[in-house]
Amino acid sequence: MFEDVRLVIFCVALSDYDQYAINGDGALVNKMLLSKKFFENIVTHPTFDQMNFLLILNKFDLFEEKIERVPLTQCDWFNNFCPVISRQRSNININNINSNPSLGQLAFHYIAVKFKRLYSSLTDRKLYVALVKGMEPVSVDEALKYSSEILKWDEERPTFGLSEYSIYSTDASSFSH
Ligand SMILES: Nc1nc2c(ncn2[C@@H]2O[C@H](COP(=O)(O)OP(=O)(O)OP(=O)(O)O)[C@@H](O)[C@H]2O)c(=O)[nH]1
Repeated sequence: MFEDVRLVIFCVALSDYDQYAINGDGALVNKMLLSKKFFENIVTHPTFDQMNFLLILNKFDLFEEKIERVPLTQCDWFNNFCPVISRQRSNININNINSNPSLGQLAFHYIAVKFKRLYSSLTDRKLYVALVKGMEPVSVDEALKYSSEILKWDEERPTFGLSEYSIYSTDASSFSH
């Protein structure tokens, strides 16, 4: 815990949805559910009150490969994931999320919205989300660039008269890819 922190970067491995770990009570728990619980604790902690949060959804490369074999519904939190898939699917480029998304991209979007809704229900604020492949430096750099942008927007915010501008709204549409 430091003074002068204006942004918390919270990192979750997407590929954890079918993994298990032992919790504090010695029980076997899904790792994504453990991350969710930890996320809830951190975002509601008084230290981070009114702070910006950037959620990094990491290990997208492993996730995209895994989701072709293991259904996302393995994790109870994602039990209503029911994507509509185009026949001409593409796994080539993580930037084409709106044109012809792969199953992994659709699932990433679904998970991001799950976290965004959870966050806004707990804080009444907007969660920023970035998609990352930790083994690709460019992907990590882009997420860090996004975090700088968030801080810049925050500095400029008072200039614009706040809520009239959709960029600052609490909807589920702010992603960095
Ligand atoms: N393929 C892949 N590997 C990654 C990625 N990010 C981190 N790793 C690797 O994952 C391993 C575990 O690293 P971390 O996730 O940082 O460590 P951890 O939280 O202790 O480990 P996990 O419980 O496995 O997540 C290391 O070998 C990293 O190099 C990623 O986006 N893709």
